[in-house]
Amino acid sequence: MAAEKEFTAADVAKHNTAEDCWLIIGNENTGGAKVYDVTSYLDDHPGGAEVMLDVGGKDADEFFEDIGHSNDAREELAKHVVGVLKLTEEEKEKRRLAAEKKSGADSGGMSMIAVLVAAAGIGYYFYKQKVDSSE
Ligand code: HEM
Repeated sequence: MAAEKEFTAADVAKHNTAEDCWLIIGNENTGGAKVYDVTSYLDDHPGGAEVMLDVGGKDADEFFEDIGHSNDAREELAKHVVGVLKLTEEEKEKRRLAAEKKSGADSGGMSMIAVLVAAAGIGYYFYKQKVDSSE
């Protein structure tokens, strides 16, 4: 198999028009950041050309994931790959830190749910005691 073509963020940044629109999508958890030429898909995108042009030439991974695109969307995405993103050491470190921060925020969300569940349980316990003692 031929080696995948590598592009730096600066290479991708040049492709940011409706006639030539590339995006970076992907991260460590989804098999790495890849480079996509979405020019031919702009007019077919159910979310519209505008949102893609806004992130043309840039890293659109977070936007793509936030929308919760379907498997169909992911299959379509795969058709447009032109290569992989070549990260500088500095960019690698930045991504690693961002990923760490994100997983930290997620577990923060989970412990918030645990606190709410516990509070509801304690509330119910006292409510029940009050009801029982007044019977
Ligand atoms: C090649 C890249 C992309 C492909 C193949 C793609 C494909 C699709 C598809 C098939 C849908 C319909 C819903 C679904 O099946 O999930 C959709 C919806 C949408 N996409 Fe994308 N998308 C891409 C990139 C993006 C990017 C980069 C953004 C945002 C910056 C975006 C924003 C949206 C939005 C907002 C919708 C919702 C439209 C609505 O429900 O009204 N998409 N996309």
